Amino acid sequence: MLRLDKLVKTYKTGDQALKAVELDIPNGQVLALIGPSGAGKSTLIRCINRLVEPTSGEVWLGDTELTRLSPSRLRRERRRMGMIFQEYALVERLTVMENVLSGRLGYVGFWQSLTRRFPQKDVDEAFRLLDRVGLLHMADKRADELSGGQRQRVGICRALIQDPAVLLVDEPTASLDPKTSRQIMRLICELCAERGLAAIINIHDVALAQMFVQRVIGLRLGAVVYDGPPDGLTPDKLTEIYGEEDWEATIDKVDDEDEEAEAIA
Ligand SMILES: Nc1ncnc2c1ncn2[C@@H]1O[C@H](COP(=O)(O)OP(=O)(O)OP(=O)(O)O)[C@@H](O)[C@H]1O
Repeated sequence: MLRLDKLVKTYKTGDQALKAVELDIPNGQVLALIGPSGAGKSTLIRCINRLVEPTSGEVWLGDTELTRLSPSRLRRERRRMGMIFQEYALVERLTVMENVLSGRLGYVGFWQSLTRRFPQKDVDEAFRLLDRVGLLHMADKRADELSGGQRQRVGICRALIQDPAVLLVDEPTASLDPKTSRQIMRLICELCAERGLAAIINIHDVALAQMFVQRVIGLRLGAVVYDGPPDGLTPDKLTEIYGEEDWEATIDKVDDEDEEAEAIA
């Protein structure tokens, strides 16, 4: 349902960030996008909702070719793509509730958006989402009073209240400690499963990706060099994606986590 066809991005500087990337992501599939710094992960995510304009190629969301849309149609279609950011991108002086409701700004009229008056059904849904992520009791707190993990939960609610068809997630755990990172990844994956939502998660932590997703895409120098299940990421494959490194430690870490999880279960 999300399809990238020969997607190319060459920046004005001449940097070829994406080289004819082909990708099909069915409804409900959560995939991790991994690769070394500069591989093109952020560019790929941003070319999907055209925060970065692709140089050539096509992006399809269902039956709509996003790469052809006029600015006004694009604004409407962007509502179907929820985005979650590394630095949360909350408005610090607004409350948790106001930040969540800002995910509906694309749906309400101009005057409503200026006065931030939202329909009751939006407010009800915001409460439901905050309850789901364990933040109901914080609805009236200001965003700048929250921890990193709590902020990211608000960011997740803001993306979900858009009622998106796909989630674009850019390094959601890069600013969080390891335990909170696992909680946030688990939450994103559970919510996607509950809602049949597709997601692309740009993530640096390979072990974390392996713990939670069904499919991993490895990017190197703007090209897909791995597309498969997390357990297919052998040391050789990781070397192909990232270059030389001792990968046994990373893979062992995943095995340990699995055993730990089994022991708890
Ligand atoms: N605005 C820009 N102008 C010019 N070149 C850019 C721009 N943004 C990214 N690039 C280049 O495009 C390539 C891919 O960058 P991108 O940020 O997409 O990689 P990434 O995999 O997300 O890296 P990181 O993991 O470090 O965030 C790099 O060579 C980068 O220097």
